[in-house]
Amino acid sequence: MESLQIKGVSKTYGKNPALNNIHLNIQRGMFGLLGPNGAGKTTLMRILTTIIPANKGEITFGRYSIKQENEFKSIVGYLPQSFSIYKQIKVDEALQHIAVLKGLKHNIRQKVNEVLEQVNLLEHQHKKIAQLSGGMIRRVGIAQALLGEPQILIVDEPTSGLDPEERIRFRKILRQVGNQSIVIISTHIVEDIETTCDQAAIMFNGNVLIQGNIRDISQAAAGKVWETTVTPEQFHNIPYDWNVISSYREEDSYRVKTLSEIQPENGKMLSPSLEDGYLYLMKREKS
Ligand SMILES: Nc1ncnc2c1ncn2[C@@H]1O[C@H](COP(=O)(O)OP(=O)(O)OP(=O)(O)O)[C@@H](O)[C@H]1O
Repeated sequence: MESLQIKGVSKTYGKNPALNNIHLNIQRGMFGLLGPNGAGKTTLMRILTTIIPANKGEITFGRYSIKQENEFKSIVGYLPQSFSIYKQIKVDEALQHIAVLKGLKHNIRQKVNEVLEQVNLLEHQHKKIAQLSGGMIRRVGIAQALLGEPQILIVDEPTSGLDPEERIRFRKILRQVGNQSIVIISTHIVEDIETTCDQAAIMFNGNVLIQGNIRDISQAAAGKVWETTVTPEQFHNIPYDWNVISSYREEDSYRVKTLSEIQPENGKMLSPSLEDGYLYLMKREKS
C-alpha cells in the first residue's frame, strides 16, 4: 500500500524557521497533526497542497512527487480553516463551478451528486449557500475537497466552530473518507484526533516531537498521571506546581488529575490519554 512520505522538509519565512527537517510516513486512514499555535501545521499543509514550496526536502506518494506540482496537486483535496464561498449561489451550482475550476471534464453533475451524498447534503443541493448552517457550509467544504477523488484529503481545524452534533457528524464523514484515502487533520483540539485518528504526530516549534499510533503517543505520559482526592478547601488552594490537567466535583470532595514525575501524596496512578501524552510533551518542551 502506497504511503505519503515526507522526507527532510524544511521551510523558512525570511530568516524565521517554520519547519525544521520534518520526516513523516503517512499510511491510508486518519492521521492527526496536533500542535499549539505556531507549531508549523498550516505551513506543512500548505506545502502538501502545493500552495507554497518547501525550501528543502522530498514529498512523494507512490509514483507522484511534489516536484511535479500539477500532477501531485491532482491527488490532493484541501479544506482550509477559512473556507468560504459566495452565498447567493445554490449548493449544486457552486460545486459544479468548482469541479470545472479543478479541471474535471466529464459527468460533472454525477460527480457533484456523489460528493453531496458522501457529506449528506444531497437533499439540500438546490438551497442557496446563504440558507445553510455553519456546519453544513463546512460539509460543502468537504464536498468540494472530495471532487476529483483525491487520494490525500487535508483538513485544517475540522471541527472548530461546529456545535457538538455537527462535530460528531463531521468526524463520521471524515472517517468514511479515511477508509479509502489518507485523511490528514490538523488541529489543536485533542478530542478530534483521539476520536477519529489511528495515527498522529505532535508538532512544536517546527519540529515533529513524536509520531505513532494514538496509544504510543499517550504512553509518553505513562507513570506521570495521577488522581488525588482533595477537600474543597484543599482544592481551592492547590499550588500551581501540581500541574492540574482536569478536576471533577464530587459530593463533598474533588478528584484532581495531575501530571507529575513523582507520586503526589495519596496519588493513584492513571493510565494516560492522548491529551495527557500531549500535555506532558508540551510541558517537557517548554521547560
Ligand atoms: N506567511 C508567513 N510569513 C511569515 N511567518 C509565517 C507565515 N506563516 C506562518 N509563519 C510563522 O511560521 C511559524 C509556523 O506557523 P504555522 O501557521 O504554520 O503554525 P500552525 O501550527 O499552523 O499554527 P496555527 O494553529 O496558529 O495556525 C510561526 O512562527 C508563524 O508565525
